[in-house]
Amino acid sequence: MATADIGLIGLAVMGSNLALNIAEKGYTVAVHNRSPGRIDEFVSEAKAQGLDGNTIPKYDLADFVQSVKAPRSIIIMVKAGKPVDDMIEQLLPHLEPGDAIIECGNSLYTDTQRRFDYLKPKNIGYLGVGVSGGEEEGARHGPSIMVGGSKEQWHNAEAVLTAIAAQFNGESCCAYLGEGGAGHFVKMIHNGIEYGDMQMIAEVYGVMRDGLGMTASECGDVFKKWNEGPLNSYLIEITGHVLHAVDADTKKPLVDLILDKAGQKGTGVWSAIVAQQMGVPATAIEGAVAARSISSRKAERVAAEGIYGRPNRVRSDVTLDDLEKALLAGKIVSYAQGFAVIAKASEEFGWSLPLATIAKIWRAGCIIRSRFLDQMASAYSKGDASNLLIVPDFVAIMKDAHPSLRKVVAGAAMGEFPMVCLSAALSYFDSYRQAQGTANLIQGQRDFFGAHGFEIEGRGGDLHGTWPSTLQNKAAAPVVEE
Ligand SMILES: NC(=O)C1=CN([C@@H]2O[C@H](COP(=O)(O)OP(=O)(O)OC[C@H]3O[C@@H](n4cnc5c(N)ncnc54)[C@H](OP(=O)(O)O)[C@@H]3O)[C@@H](O)[C@H]2O)C=CC1
Ligand SMILES: O=C(CO)[C@H](O)[C@H](O)COP(=O)(O)O
Repeated sequence: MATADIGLIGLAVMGSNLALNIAEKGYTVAVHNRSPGRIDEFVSEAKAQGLDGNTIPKYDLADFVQSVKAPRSIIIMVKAGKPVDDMIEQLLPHLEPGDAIIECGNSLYTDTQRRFDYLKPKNIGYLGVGVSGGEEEGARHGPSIMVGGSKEQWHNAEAVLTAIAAQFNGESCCAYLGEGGAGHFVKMIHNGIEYGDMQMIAEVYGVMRDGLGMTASECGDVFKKWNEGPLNSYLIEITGHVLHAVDADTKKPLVDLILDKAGQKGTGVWSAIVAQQMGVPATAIEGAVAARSISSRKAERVAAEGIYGRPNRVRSDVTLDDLEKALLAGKIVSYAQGFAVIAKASEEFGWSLPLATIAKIWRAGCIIRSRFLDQMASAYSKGDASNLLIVPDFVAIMKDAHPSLRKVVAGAAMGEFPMVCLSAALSYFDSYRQAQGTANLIQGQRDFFGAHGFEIEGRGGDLHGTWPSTLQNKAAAPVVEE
């Protein structure tokens, strides 16, 4: 007999915690996993947490589907990529028109759009849902949930998804954002912004450690203090904890033992590619992705240091106040870029993405949750904001903070500290806020070699220059060996 309010397949960390969260909110959840061992583990955990009464473990997929009330809402939380397609194919013979698959992994939004288009003619709803917040605090106790896809079937699952999401001032951090791949697009950019936040924090930590000569624990104290100010956020808070952690074997700061090679699973790269494809500069995300890639090339870096010598890290004259303000300014630029990418995608794909709602559902539950997002939500709620950098509240913060960002980036350049992300943010700001740039010269060059045309104010566009036809440098002069 069908008694479950919702079904969930995929009982690894995220799926099992989401299922427990659903059960705790009073809904009955049927669960299934490819390997039966994980179902056994889930059963024990649900029992230990006193939630077994609201869970229905099913070892057979057909039984699992039959145990969910129609029209069915079936969450799949498996590894992104081919496993999702495989799972859809396995589920299809058991589903009925009107049922919905709710895919909650970190899927590429174009895959989600493709799956949505594939299932629509079969009258099977498809929701591509971004879930952020990590396994324990997020999935188990309230993630931020970014929903996209079939609106009709969203209403069938709305009560459950709204109930399990994080709350901010009594508002659920779950919202329907748009058709097709909209939810996964927004989650992808969330992760891109997450990359930028993390990289900028790491760059500032580099100055503290190597420029100010601070120990890990001293750095941790600073992040703890910053978490009480305008930078208050989950990532600043956990940075403090990471820096204070001590290795049990050696009693040394754990962070000093961790290899400086960052992993990445793809969402940052996808964000940077999409931004470039849409012609929206997202230099902070691009910088953060590039910095992770450089970090992973440890052997090459070791060899290069052998050639150039150790960086001459002169003691920095930046203050901790400068570093705090630099982080704040970099963060504003990074969020301005991320939201500009979302705004452009909304226009390009006809999604009508609600920017204020997105800022609101990121205020709690997700990895980039912060006090700052509440300010952003208010700014976007007041109306159209084409770029956060020209929203009055943020203009005031930037005016106060950009001199510190400048000082930190300049000091980093002279002190031989890499600052891929913060310097990218500063350059973007300096490019964006200048009325007169230097692309006039690029247009002249383009017209010279390719007759691509240029514009002169008052004279219109597609104009051409009269350029010399004979050049000395027709070909690079050959190198003559003596
Ligand atoms: N971990 C995190 O903090 C976050 C993860 N996510 C995303 O959530 C999703 C789940 O993440 P996570 O819980 O870490 O689990 P994993 O990404 O490690 O995936 C493991 C799960 O996928 C199942 N699976 C793998 N291949 C197949 C297949 N071909 N057919 C059926 N099932 C398959 C596994 O089943 P089996 O037990 O049989 O191997 C297991 O249940 C991913 O897309 C991830 O990117 C999103 C936000 C945060
Ligand atoms: O989605 C997430 C958080 O929002 C996941 O934790 C994701 O794995 C983070 O990305 P990466 O592994 O590339 O750092």
